[in-house]
Amino acid sequence: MRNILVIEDSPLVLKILEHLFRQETDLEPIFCASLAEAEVMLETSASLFFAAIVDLHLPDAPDGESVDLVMRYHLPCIVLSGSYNEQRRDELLMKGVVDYVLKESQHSYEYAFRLLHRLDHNSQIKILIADDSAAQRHYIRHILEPHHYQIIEASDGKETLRQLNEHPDLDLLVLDHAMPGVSGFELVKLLRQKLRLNDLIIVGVSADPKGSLSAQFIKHGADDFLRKPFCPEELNCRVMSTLERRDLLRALKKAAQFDALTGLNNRRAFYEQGLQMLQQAQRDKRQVSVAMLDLDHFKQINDGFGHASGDSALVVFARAMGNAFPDMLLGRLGGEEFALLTLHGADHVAQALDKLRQQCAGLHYAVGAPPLSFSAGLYQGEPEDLESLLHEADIRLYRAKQQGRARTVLI
Ligand SMILES: Nc1nc2c(ncn2[C@@H]2O[C@H](COP(=O)(O)OP(=O)(O)OP(=O)(O)O)[C@@H](O)[C@H]2O)c(=O)[nH]1
Repeated sequence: MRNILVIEDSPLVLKILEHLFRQETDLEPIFCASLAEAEVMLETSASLFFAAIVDLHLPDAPDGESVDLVMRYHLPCIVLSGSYNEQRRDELLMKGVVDYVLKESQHSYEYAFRLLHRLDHNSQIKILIADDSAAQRHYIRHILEPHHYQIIEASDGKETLRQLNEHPDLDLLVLDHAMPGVSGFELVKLLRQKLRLNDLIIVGVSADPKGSLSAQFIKHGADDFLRKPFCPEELNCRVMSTLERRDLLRALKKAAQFDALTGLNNRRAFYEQGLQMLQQAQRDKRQVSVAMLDLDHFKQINDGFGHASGDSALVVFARAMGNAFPDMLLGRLGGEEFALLTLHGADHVAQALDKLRQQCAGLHYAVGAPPLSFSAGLYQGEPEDLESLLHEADIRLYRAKQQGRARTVLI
C-alpha cells in the first residue's frame, strides 16, 4: 500500500479524489486541508508517504507554498491547479514537480492517477540520454528525474553503443540525431537491425528543421520523435505513453502465450516453441521424447469438491510439473491435459514422470479431496512432425487409462 498525501481544501475536488482513490487498491490517501495541517503531518510522518497531490492555492498558502513544503521533504509532487498560467507552470516544472495538472475534467484527475501508478514502477525503468551537448543532457535529466527513473548518459554514438552493451536491461533511449561519429538516425537503424527489435524504446530528438527527419526516424524503428526545443511536459508525456504502450504490448503477449490459470505455455505457444525445438533436433540429428499427461478422474474432483477445487488441482499440478521438468518444454493443451517435449531420452523422462507421480500423491489442493493422480503416454522418435509425435503419445495415454490409470505407457 502506498500512502499519498493530498493537500487540498475544495470540498468538490476532495469528493472527486475520494471517489477515485476508492477505486484504487494500492493507494491510500491522507488528506490535509491546509498548509499548517500538512506541515504537522510531514514533520511527524514524512517517511510514510510515497508521493503528494498538492493544491496550488490554499487559504493559508495562496502562492504555492504547499509545493515548496512537499519538495523540502523530497516527495514526488503532483500539482493540481484550478487555473492555467504558463509562467507558473514553467517555474513549477523547472523546480522539479512531477507534473502540473489542471482541475478541469475527470480526464485530468485520471491523468494524475496514471502518474502515481507510473511513479510506482519508474524506479525499475532505466533511461539512457544520448546527446553530445552536456547542457541538453542536463536539461533532459532535470525533466525526467522527478519521475524517479534510473538515468544514464552518453555523449556520442560510440558511448551510446557501449552503454547499451553494458546495460542490456535498458528500457528507453532518448537519442539525439546530430551526434559526432555515428548519428542518432544511423544508430536507430543499427539497433533495430542488429541488436534487438522490440525491447528497447527509442525516442528520437533533433533540432533539425527538416520535417521528414521525424518520419525517417519512426520508419526505421524509433517509437517517437521530438523536435527541439521541446517543453518538459512534452518529453514526459511521450516517455510515459511509450512506456505504457510497451507495458500493454507485453501484457498482451503474455496473455497470448501463457495459460491464464496455470501459467504454463498454452497450446499455441507449445506448438510454436515445439516446432523450433524439432528443427533444432533435426539439425543436430537427435531424437525427441514427447509425453501427454492427463489427470485421472478429474471430473469427480469438480463434481465432488467444486470447480474452484478443480482449478486449484490444475494449478498445483502445473507447478509440480514445472519443478519436475525445469529444462523441458511444457504446455497445457486444454482441460486437464498437459504435454512435454524434450531432447532427453524416454527412459529419463519415464523416471521423472514416476517421481512426479509420487509427489502428486502428497499435493494439497482441497480439504478432504483424494490424492492427485495422472496417466501419461510417452513416445520417443524422430523429430519430424509435432502433430504425429503428439498423436503417438496420445495413443499411449489412452492405453494408460485403459490399463487402470496412474501409470506411464511407453510402448
Ligand atoms: N475446474 C476445472 N475443470 C475443468 C477445466 N477444464 C476442463 N475441466 C473439466 O475436466 C473434466 C474432464 O473430465 P473427463 O474428460 O471426463 O476426464 P476425467 O474425469 O479426468 O476422467 P479420465 O480422464 O478418464 O480419468 C470435465 O468435467 C471438464 O469440465 C478447468 O479449467 N477447470
